[in-house]
Amino acid sequence: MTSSHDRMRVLATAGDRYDEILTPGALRFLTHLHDAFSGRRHDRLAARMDRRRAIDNGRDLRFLPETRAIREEPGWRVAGAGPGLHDRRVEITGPTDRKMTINAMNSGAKVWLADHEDALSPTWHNIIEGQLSLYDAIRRQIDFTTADGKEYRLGEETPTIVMRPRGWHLVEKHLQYIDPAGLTRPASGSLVDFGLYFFHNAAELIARGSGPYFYLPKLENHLEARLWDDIFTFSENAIGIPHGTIRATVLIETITAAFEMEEILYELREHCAGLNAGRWDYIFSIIKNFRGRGDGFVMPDRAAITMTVPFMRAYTELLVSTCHRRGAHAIGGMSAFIPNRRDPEVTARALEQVHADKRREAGDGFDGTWVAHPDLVSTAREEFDAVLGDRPNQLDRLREDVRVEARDLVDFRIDGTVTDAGVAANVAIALRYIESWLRGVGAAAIDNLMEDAATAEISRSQLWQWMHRGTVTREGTRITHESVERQLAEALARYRTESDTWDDAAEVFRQVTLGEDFPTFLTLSAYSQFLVEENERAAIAA
Ligand SMILES: CC(=O)SCCNC(=O)CCNC(=O)[C@H](O)C(C)(C)COP(=O)(O)OP(=O)(O)OC[C@H]1O[C@@H](n2cnc3c(N)ncnc32)[C@H](O)[C@@H]1OP(=O)(O)O
Ligand SMILES: O=CC(=O)O
Ligand SMILES: [Mg+2]
Repeated sequence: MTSSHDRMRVLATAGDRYDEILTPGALRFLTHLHDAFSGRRHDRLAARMDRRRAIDNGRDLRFLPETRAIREEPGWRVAGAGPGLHDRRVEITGPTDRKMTINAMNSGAKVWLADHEDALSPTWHNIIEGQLSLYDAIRRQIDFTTADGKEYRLGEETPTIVMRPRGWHLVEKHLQYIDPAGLTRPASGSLVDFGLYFFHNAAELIARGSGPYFYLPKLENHLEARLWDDIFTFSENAIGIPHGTIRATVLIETITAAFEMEEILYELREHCAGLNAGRWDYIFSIIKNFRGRGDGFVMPDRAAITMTVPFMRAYTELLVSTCHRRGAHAIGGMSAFIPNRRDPEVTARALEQVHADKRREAGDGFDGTWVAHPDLVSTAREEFDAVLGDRPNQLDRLREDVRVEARDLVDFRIDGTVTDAGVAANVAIALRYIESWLRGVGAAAIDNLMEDAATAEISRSQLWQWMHRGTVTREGTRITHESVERQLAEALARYRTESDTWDDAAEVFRQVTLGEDFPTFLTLSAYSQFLVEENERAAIAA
C-alpha cells in the first residue's frame, strides 16, 4: 500500500479496515502535526543527548534555579480530573489487541491504560489494529471470537480509557513525512499514536461523557511537557473542541524529570490530571544516566531494587506531595508479580506482593495505582478502598511532612550484591523478552513476572554496566564479555525453539548489551532492523 495525503505517505501493507484509520483527513491531521512540531521534537531529542553527556561528565542533578519562582508560587493548580477521571483507584494497563482490549474493558478497573508504549511491540499491524480496537471499544462495537469459538463481548460497565502513545524517541517508519521543503523522514511514533487516536475519537469520547485522555511516557524535563501542551492546544483548535478538554497524566519515569515534577505540572497545567510513578523506567533511567560515572556506582541484582529502598521512597514521596500541592492525582506504579491461573502457589505469592505494594501506595497518599492483570484488580481495590472509603481520591492529603532534598533522589546506595543468579536472570529475561518483542508481543509473563520494554531495559543495562565495570559477583565470577556470552549460550540452549526469532533476538541482545557503546533504548535499532516491513525498506532505499 502506498497512498498519500498532503505530505504523509503510507509505506506498508494494507490490512482489513486499515483505511478506516488511515483516512485522508487523519493523514492530513498528522501532516499538520508534523509541520508544526517535528522540528521541536528533534531539538528536544538533541537536548536529551546534551544533558546525558553533562551528567556523564559529572554534572550533578539539582532542582532548577531558573524555575524557582514556579515552585515557590503557591497560587497555581492544574486542571485536574476530567469527566470519568475523578476516581482512578485501580487502573489496568495492557496492549490494545482485540482480546486484551475487551478483557481490560471488562476487568472492573476504573481506568484502562491502553498501551502503545512499554507493553506494545510497535509492528505496523499492532499499531493500526490497536487503533481499530480503540475506535471500536469507544463506540461499544467491539467483539472477538477465538479460533476455537470462545466469544468476547463488552460488559455494561467499562473503565475510562487513557491512551499511552509511544515516547519521543521512537519513529513510525511505515508513515513517511514529507516536509514543506520536500525532505522526507519517518513520522514520529508519538505524533502518530496521539494524532490518530485524537482525530478519530476525541469528539466521540466527549459525546459519551468522557474525553481524550493520555498518559505521557518517558519525559525527561519540563520543556518536553511544554511541547506536549502546545500539541494539545493545537489539536483542540484543529477540531474545534474547547481548550483544556484533553487531559494528560505524565509518567515521572526518568531521573531528570524527578527534579522537574512541579515544572512539568506547571507547563501542562491547563491539560493536566496527574503524575504517575513509573518505577521500571525510572530505575532504567538511573542506570542509563549514571552507568559510567567515575564514582563507581553499580546497582545490585535487579530483585534488590525494590520500592522501599531509600531513593525510591524519596522519589514516590516527592511525587505524592508535589501532586497534591497542585491538585493533581498521584498514581502509583506496577508491581511485576502476576498470578498464574494454573499455579495456586505462584498466585498466592503474587497476591501477597501486590497487596503489600498497594497498601504502601495507598498509605503514602497515592490516589490510585496500576495492575498488570485482571486477577489483580480486586487486590488493588481492597487496599485503596481501605484508605479511600467512599472518597474518590485523597487529594486533600497534602503530605506537608515530606522533605526530599536533591541528594535523597541521587543517593543510590542500597543493600545487596550482584550474584551469579542475578546475572543469569538478567540474561534470560533480556533474551526472552527481546524474542517476544520481535514476534510482536510487547508484554510477556517470564518466570511469573510481567516483563515489558521497561523491565527488560533494566536487565540489559545492568549487564552492560556490570561488564564495563568488571563487576565481580558475590560468588567470585568477574562479569566479562565472555562470561555474558556463556550465559547467553546457556539461555539459548534452554529456551530456543525452532523459530528464527531466537537468532535475531541473540543478535539484538549482543548489540544492546555487549557493545562498546550504550544504545539509549534497546527498541531503537531492533525496530529498524526487524519490525519494519520490506516494502518500507525498499521505499527508503529508493
Ligand atoms: C513498566 C510498565 O510500563 S507496566 C505497564 C505496561 N505493561 C503491561 O501493561 C503488562 C500488562 N499485562 C500483560 O500484558 C499480561 O498480563 C501478561 C503478558 C504479563 C500475562 O499475560 P498472559 O500470559 O495472557 O496471562 P494469563 O494467561 O494469566 O491471562 C489470563 C487472561 O487474562 C487476560 N489478561 C492478562 N493480562 C491482561 C491485561 N493486562 N489486560 C487485559 N487482559 C489481560 C488474558 O488475555 C487472558 O484472557 P483469556 O482468559 O480470555 O485468554
Ligand atoms: O511505565 C511504567 C514504568 O514503570 O516504566
Ligand atoms: Mg515506562
